[in-house]
Amino acid sequence: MIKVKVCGVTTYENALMVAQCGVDLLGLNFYKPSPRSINPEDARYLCSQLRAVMGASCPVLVGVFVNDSVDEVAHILRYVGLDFAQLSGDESAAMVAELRGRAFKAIRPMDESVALDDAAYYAPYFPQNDHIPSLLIDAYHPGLYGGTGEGASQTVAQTVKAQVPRMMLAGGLKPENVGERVRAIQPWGVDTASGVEDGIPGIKSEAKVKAFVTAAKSIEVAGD
Ligand SMILES: O=C(O)c1ccccc1N[C@@H]1O[C@H](COP(=O)(O)O)[C@@H](O)[C@H]1O
Repeated sequence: MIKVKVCGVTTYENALMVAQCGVDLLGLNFYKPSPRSINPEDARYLCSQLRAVMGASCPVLVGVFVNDSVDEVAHILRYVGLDFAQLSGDESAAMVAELRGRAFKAIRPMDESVALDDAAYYAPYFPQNDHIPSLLIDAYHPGLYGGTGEGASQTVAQTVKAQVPRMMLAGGLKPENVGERVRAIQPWGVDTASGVEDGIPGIKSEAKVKAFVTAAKSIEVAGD
């Protein structure tokens, strides 16, 4: 069944609600300019409480980073108690390699040709762990690294999907459109940040998260 990631939770209570809606991966954002950013101390508390309460059903906990160094990412992963890192900036393939299977890359290709180049460039360092995507594809934006609410091109996503074992689709996904996007693109997983909020970045709506999970998981994906 398709994997669902909800990204950019900022409080323990809201994260617990999202986790109890049945998401597979939960994202915490460490990019300070993001309206969904969380500081490492609050994130550490959130993760330890969530693991204590959820036990084995705790979602995979992912930190989102933009252009931090390997040392900074590795330190935050350890200090906060995260499982994996999502690299949403301009990080090199060498940086993904240095994180030794603990990181996956998010790309925002402008067109099909850039998408194919990006997929080939990162392919040697795709993580092998099947709890996380090999690669995440988000909408192109000239000035922002994510959380824009804009959709990724369907053709670009389909092109990347054909090259990648586990592609996670992001960008403008919400309860109203996720089913149709899953049916058309057949990704391994879907990710949403702004699409399950009620206008307050970093605080997710229970009704929207539930509707998103139900809509995404009700579509049959090839290989299920
Ligand atoms: O959510 C953010 O603010 C953000 C900022 C910088 C990098 C990544 C960010 N979030 C990622 O953006 C995509 C899609 O967001 P949306 O659903 O279109 O709002 C998602 O991958 C988040 O992980």
